[in-house]
Amino acid sequence: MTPDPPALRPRTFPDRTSLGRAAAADVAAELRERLARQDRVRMVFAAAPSQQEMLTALREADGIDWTRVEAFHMDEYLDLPAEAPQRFANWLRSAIFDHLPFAGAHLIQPGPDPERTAQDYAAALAAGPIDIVCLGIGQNGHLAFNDPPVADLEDPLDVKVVELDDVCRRQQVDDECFDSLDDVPHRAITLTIPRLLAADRLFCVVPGAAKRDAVEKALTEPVSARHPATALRTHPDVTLYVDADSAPRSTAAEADR
Ligand SMILES: O=C(O)[C@H](O)[C@@H](O)[C@H](O)[C@H](O)COP(=O)(O)O
Repeated sequence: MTPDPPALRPRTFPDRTSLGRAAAADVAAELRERLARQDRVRMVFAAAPSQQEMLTALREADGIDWTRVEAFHMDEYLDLPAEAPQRFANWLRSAIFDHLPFAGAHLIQPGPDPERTAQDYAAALAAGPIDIVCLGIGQNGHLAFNDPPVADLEDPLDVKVVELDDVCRRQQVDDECFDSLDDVPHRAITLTIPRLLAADRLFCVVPGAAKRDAVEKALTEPVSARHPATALRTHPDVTLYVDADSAPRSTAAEADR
């Protein structure tokens, strides 16, 4: 008897550019298909360097009526000035939101009461189903800002305020988003894992050698908050895009193209 294929099977590409292009082609195809049968598509974007090539290619995709696409993002720092380029809303505006005529780009704009901001964003998300999530995986295995080991795979909340762990904060320095660890905020607002996994379809884009260990664990460790990305294996429709650098050694030989 043939064993069941793994629930989360990586598609492997030679480099991050070909990975980004392939992921964007798949996201674009999904958007076209949904827009042919739905009035609106609602999607969530990650704001992260790992997503850059995919977003750049998606901006060029043909035949998508962006005026019927509503965009959300999955997390935002607290305690940064509104104009800080590191704010995810600002990063996404320059990477994609300002380039396309979205029906609406719903930005997380933290006010004086972050709990209230989280509740308001949860309400905006809940106005309809989420069709598509484009996300990455952190070096520490996080999804959005759900860091191990406190991430709650059965979180009753949709959006919440979290403390960021030091591995997560260090990743932001390694990614050259901040000059030093002291500059990285300690708090953020994030969509929870159940909220992310409530989407119909997830595209998980994870290039780079720094992610090889996180990808390997996502595929092989028991599903638990110790490595939140393992939760992707509980969803029926996630595609994981890796490159030669992030591919687990066991799968690198199965390159897609
Ligand atoms: O992007 C976000 O909105 C999330 O906070 C985060 O989950 C991110 O997708 C990963 O940490 C990958 O990030 P890098 O691209 O920086 O490696």
